[in-house]
Amino acid sequence: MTASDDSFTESERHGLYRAIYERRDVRSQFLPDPIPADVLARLLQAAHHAPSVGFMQPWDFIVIESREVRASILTLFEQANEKAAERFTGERKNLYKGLKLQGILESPLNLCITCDRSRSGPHVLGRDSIMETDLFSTCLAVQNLWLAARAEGVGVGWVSVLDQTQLSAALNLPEHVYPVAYLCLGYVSEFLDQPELEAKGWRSRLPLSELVHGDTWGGALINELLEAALNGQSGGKSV
Ligand SMILES: Cc1cc2c(cc1C)N(C[C@H](O)[C@H](O)[C@H](O)COP(=O)(O)O)c1[nH]c(=O)[nH]c(=O)c1N2
Repeated sequence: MTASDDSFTESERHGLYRAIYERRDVRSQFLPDPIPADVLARLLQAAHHAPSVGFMQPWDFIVIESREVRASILTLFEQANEKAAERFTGERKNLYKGLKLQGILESPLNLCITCDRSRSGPHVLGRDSIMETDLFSTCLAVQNLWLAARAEGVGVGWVSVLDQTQLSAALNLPEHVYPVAYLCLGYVSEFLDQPELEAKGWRSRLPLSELVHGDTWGGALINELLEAALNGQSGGKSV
């Protein structure tokens, strides 16, 4: 391996992987303490430095502090969640109903990250073939913020059990702006060491070795060293 002057140090590398592996979706552990403005500004800067198709930067950030607005979003969640529960039956339905899937009022701050699909005009470099790349770009902004938040000790929870049209109306979004991520943010009592859905028995992490294909879909891996390395990692947490 060649090292350039701007290589990460061992501890910087460790810090980055730590943020990746210890990031959690938070719903139940929020503390009411406000997030200081400088911390929030750093999180928004991290999001704003995400890659984007054609450097489109299609995101906007709606900082929602008003309890009234948050309460109206919680009502939308409750309506959508009731419908969602109906899609399951028996034990699974009971398990679903026992899950906590939002922290809209417990968290001190909500943030909606949107995608302005018309930003920089109709022809965006790199987007003509795959129109959804502006939405993908916005998801990368979400992930940047999520990882930076973990490093700041701030928990983030993504709430998508929401009717998109009603959410857009509640936030007064223009027609061409899509609400990609509705997030709850706040300091936490703890970061769980596994996804809450896994801890509650909803679903487990899949073995990575089953998800890596060789050459084409379903193809066996020819690179035996890679296969051995993948099989040797428990839980994927080797840094
Ligand atoms: C696009 C999208 C949408 C949602 C989520 C995530 C993403 C990426 N997640 C969080 C999700 O359940 C969580 O990421 C996984 O369970 C894995 O857990 P960790 O994020 O690793 O803690 C999520 N969680 C929740 O409680 N309510 C929700 O509506 C959603 N919606």
